[in-house]
Amino acid sequence: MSEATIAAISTPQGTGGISIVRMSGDKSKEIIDQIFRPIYGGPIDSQKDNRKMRYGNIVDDDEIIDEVMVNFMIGPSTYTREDICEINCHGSFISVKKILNLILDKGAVLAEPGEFTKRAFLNGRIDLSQAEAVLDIINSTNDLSQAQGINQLNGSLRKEIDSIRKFLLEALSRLEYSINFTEDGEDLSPDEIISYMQKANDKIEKLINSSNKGKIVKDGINTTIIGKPNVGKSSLLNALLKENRAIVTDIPGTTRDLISEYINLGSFTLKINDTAGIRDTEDIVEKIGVDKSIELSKASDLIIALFDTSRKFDNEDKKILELIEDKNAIIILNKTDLDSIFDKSLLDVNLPIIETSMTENIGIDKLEETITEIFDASEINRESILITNTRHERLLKSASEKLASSLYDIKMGISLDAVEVDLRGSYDDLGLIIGESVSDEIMDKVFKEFCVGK
Ligand SMILES: Nc1nc2c(c(=O)[nH]1)N(C=O)[C@@H](CNc1ccc(C(=O)N[C@@H](CCC(=O)O)C(=O)O)cc1)CN2
Ligand SMILES: Nc1nc2c(ncn2[C@@H]2O[C@H](COP(=O)(O)OP(=O)(O)OP(=O)(O)O)[C@@H](O)[C@H]2O)c(=O)[nH]1
Ligand SMILES: [K+]
Repeated sequence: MSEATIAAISTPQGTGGISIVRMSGDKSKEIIDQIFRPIYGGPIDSQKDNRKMRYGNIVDDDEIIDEVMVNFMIGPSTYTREDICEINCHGSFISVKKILNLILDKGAVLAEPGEFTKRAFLNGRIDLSQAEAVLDIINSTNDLSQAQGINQLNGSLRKEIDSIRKFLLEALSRLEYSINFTEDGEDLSPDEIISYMQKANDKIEKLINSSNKGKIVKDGINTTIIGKPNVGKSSLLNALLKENRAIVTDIPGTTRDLISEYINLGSFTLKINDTAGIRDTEDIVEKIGVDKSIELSKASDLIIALFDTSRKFDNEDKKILELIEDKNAIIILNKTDLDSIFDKSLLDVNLPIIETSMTENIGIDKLEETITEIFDASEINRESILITNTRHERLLKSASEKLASSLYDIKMGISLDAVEVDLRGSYDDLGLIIGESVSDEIMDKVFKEFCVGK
């Protein structure tokens, strides 16, 4: 029995120029024939009209619902590998709703979140890492996260995982030969097996190590602005936001206990953790003050530390300096428009120092440049494969542990059966990344993060 024909609105909710209602499944053709009345030419011809836009009206009996363009695509050369029909209607919330309801009346069922992409995966057009890449692209908020998504959609991660699994398979087949065809593993050439395992291990470690950079790309550079009261922290945040405020989609599944401001800087997103929740109550702010920021800054990728040059370097400034001296931090000397009584020679640390005046808008450009330079230099780029997905990271770590244990066992001459079990476990963990033998439960979890219509 074939799958139900699904339908959904694939464009954002709300008003726009054009919206797309999409169907996928065997009944697509039959349904579109019932509701589409072409203005020129005859009914849609599956072969002749394949992947061509046709112009006409969507009708309910004789009532015209909307004027549209229809694109019918015959499977299996489609996004889902099934017959697909896309109706491009006016971008009115009402038009879209009416057309969708009409399609549902004719026998389609409402698609679940991500179901089009899920079908593309289940029908073998893309692997699970590529399906996840589609979600990453949709949710991307900066140049690099979008580019990483595109690379992954084009199979960059898949190829890397395949190449690692090839090494593991070489090791496994030699091991199994020894177990099955020789007595007590005689003829076993452990050096050769170990070398394959080592090669796999190196590649896995490299991927795991990329996940910090991956997080910076995907979630933004976790940034804390720190400084004693009244140095100009809010003024700095406002200055940065003015030009660069990022549009951030609401990513499902992530709980945010902190309010964050997102700022686009060059290819990156700066995620500035905001203590907005506690900002209202002035006396609490006083009490928490620098200590709160210190706590925040511990988990930061970048600290921007502000000092007020119109006041003396004091104990609180000292505390901040101590906190940042061994961190990825930038020092800002603010209020340079006022007379300075600040002893700069006390700033005896090897960190970039930028002089600013927030009120005169001086130095903000320099700060933005410095941040971009720091992260450009850290090998975060479009070409390298970065792990941006926590599911992938967990599986790589699990594969790595099993591989380490099998490496230990084979070097110690412990039972080959135990080596084999761990080696196979490692191989299977990597398979789950690309969706091999993946359970329904995991699949549901992956696709529930999608929006309807994707
Ligand atoms: N209108 C529209 N725009 C869209 C999509 C879509 O489904 N509809 N996409 C997605 O939501 C993305 C494009 N991705 C796509 C990926 C594969 C195929 C596809 O038909 N692949 C076939 C045919 C390849 C060919 O022969 O040209 C295949 O791989 O066999 C189409 C779109 C973004 N823009
Ligand atoms: N002259 C001068 N005043 C500034 C400058 N930057 C900020 N100020 C002023 O300093 C005062 C405090 O600025 P804020 O940005 O609120 O400082 P803050 O660090 O967020 O202060 P708290 O919320 O108390 O921690 C405001 O009156 C600003 O207008 C500057 O570069 N020059
Ligand atoms: K403030």
